[in-house]
Amino acid sequence: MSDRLAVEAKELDAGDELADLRARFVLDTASDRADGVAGVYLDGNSLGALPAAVPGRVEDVVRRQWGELRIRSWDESGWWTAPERVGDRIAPLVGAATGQIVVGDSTSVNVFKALVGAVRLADDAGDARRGDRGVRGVRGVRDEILVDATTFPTDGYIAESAARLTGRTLIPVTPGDVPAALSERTAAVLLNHVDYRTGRLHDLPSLTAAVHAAGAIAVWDLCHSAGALPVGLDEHGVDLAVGCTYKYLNGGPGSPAYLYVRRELQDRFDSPLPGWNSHAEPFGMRETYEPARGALRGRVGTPDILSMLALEAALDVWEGVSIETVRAKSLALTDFFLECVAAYVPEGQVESLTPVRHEERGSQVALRCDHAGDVMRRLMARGVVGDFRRPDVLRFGFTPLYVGFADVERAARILGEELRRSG
Ligand SMILES: Cc1ncc(COP(=O)(O)O)c(C=O)c1O
Ligand SMILES: Nc1c(O)cccc1C(=O)C[C@H](N)C(=O)O
Repeated sequence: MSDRLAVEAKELDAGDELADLRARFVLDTASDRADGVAGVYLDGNSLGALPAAVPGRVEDVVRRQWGELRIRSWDESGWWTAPERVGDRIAPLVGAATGQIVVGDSTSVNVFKALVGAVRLADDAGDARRGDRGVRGVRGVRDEILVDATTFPTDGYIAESAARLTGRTLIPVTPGDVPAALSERTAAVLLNHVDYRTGRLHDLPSLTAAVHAAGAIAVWDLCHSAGALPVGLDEHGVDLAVGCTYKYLNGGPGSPAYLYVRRELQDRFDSPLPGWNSHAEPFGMRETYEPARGALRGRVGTPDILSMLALEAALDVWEGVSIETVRAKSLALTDFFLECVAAYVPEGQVESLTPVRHEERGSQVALRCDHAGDVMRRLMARGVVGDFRRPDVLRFGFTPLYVGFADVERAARILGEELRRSG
């Protein structure tokens, strides 16, 4: 072990203003493990840890709100308005003013709503530009959708279907090549803020500006950035955005995703899934659909209340926490991890796929490594939990709310030991 790095980790932990937040989570301690060494959880970029307040809240929701109040809870316990209320709790974390985010459904479903909605907005704008003389639905104007070619697969699958349904051609493009691929034919662009595999952070402000300069609609997937770094949705004029809540927002397995529709676009947002929950008068039981105003236009059917209220409780951990401080710690953690890996791992055994430049780095480090699946199994057996992405990537996610610098040093040291053993 390098004493220098272990000492440095101690000093960094002592100066960490977020260190106390770890107590807001349920995590392994040394006594939970047979080897007497506390585990290191570096998989919050897949499933965030459990906030300590969640079990009690869920118990109350189940026993009292459901068990005793039953149907009255839709009003008395605020169930009916939860999608917008919880959306407003997420809003400051992604730089959105209130009233623009609705929570519900999976990320995949929200990608569908956002992308088809984006193409319809582009159609609409085209009609307006032609003074409404254009024939709606005639192709040849904005007939292309660009999608991140390196995307997490679900976004690509949904984009392909959205393109087929709207009669557009889907063009996969790596994010850096988007400006060159944009044209007057582009209707909408779907991009990931942080790449799920490499941890690369894409330049949301400049890419959004380029999409707008081409007259197209920008849709961002924030799964791997929300809760880890500032997003600035309003500031950068993002049109639509989606994200999951089970990674850096710690909402729990299958917690509902969210949809952001910029305020100026809400009246024109035409959801492809216009369920009764987004009706202007849901209990009017009308034969014809009339969309509600505002963010709740993105709702579909009955919200998944148990998961949503678990998420609401999970968001309490953000009380008094600034996303800028989280970002600063995230970069310090990933810098320190890369430094420890360089010191502990024999030369040439791993190659970082994660950019070195802070402006291009999310909150994870991805290391290419031979036999990565086997290596990750051995790390997990020693209490270091990251994940393996085929064919050869070790992923380590750093959640600043509960990961410390000593964790980082230990994870890198154990990785070095295991690779030395196999190398
Ligand atoms: C970028 C990205 N989009 C979407 C998803 C998943 O979507 P869903 O919540 O529908 O499973 C993930 C991870 O699961 C992801 O990393
Ligand atoms: N959503 C997941 C799931 O239901 C099971 C296992 C993993 C996930 C994930 O979130 C994977 C994650 N999006 C990734 O970046 O790989």
